[in-house]
Amino acid sequence: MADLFQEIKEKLRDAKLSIILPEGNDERIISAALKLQEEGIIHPIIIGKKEEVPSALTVINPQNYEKMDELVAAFVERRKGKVTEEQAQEILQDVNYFGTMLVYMKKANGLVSGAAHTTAETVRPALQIIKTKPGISKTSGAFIMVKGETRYVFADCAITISPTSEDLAEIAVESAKTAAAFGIKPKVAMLSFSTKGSAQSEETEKVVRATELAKELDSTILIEGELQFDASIVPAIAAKKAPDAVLQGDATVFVFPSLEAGNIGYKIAQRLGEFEAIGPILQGLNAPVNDLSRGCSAEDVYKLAYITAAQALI
Ligand SMILES: CC(C)(COP(=O)(O)OP(=O)(O)OC[C@H]1O[C@@H](n2cnc3c(N)ncnc32)[C@H](O)[C@@H]1OP(=O)(O)O)[C@@H](O)C(=O)NCCC(=O)NCCS
Ligand SMILES: CC(=O)OP(=O)(O)O
Repeated sequence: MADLFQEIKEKLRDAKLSIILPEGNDERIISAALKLQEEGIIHPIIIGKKEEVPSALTVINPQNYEKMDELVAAFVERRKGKVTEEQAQEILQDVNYFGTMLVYMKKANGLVSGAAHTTAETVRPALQIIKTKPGISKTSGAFIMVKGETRYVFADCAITISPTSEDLAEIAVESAKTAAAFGIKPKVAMLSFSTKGSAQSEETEKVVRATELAKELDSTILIEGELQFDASIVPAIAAKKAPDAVLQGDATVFVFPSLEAGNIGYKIAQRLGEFEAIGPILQGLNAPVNDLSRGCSAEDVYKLAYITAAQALI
């Protein structure tokens, strides 16, 4: 399998896309931006103070941005009835709101933040300004998990705290699309603590129903549920626990039944299983805005910037 990032770079080479990095005061961000700038495939734009950022980088400072009036007016319009002009002026001094508005106004193609901000601080501006695509009710956060040639998608690891069956069905369909977009054949496992009725409870029924709803949303989707993780990934265990299942230990997309399970699960695979965790990639938004874990490295920032730019081409 070709290297994921080589594939992405080839696609982006002539696209001339720019990505906003609002956390100009974080050294991991600066280090990633310098590497991106040097490669010259995507153009990083830092939000911060010119005098505090290496001169090789493009910097925009909300405190002296010449088109702030235009941004304020567009923000008041987008948040009609929810913010006044005075409030907008103050809110847009926040680097995440400011950067997200630059994406909304098409002054850049995407945004990556979250190295120094919580997920809520990073994604709330996107939920309020960029919003979900028509037909998508909620965004969700997927990780591409990579180890050698192995690639999986895990979701939702970032956004929906207590998903309903409807939410899980949408997460399954969106995660299958994310997998396909990044060269992974989607085979979706709807995870639970039960395999095909081995336990019965409100929680397991929620996943069974979600599996049915996902098939209604997309009749072409290759999906199985409810499954325990071992039955979704180990063929011998699938043969024992779920011999009639359409997936036989070959799942590639894992949909977790709650944010607790998803967020803990991806971090275990990353920290004990030595998988590289790329994301969270926000699914279903009108333009790509992606979060980082505060535990990220400069390399993680660099890679998520490429993933974000690639999403802008989808
Ligand atoms: C994502 C999160 C911050 C949203 O919470 P919130 O801002 O309090 O949400 P609210 O209900 O106040 O909604 C704010 C706006 O976002 C929208 N929104 C909320 N959740 C959304 C979702 N999943 N998808 C799309 N829009 C959403 C609302 O419709 C609302 O829009 P409006 O102001 O235009 O009406 C919250 O769900 C959260 O904290 N999730 C967990 C994040 C986390 O810590 N993850 C672990 C680390 S990755
Ligand atoms: C994705 C995630 O868990 O983010 P953080 O580690 O910043 O909470």
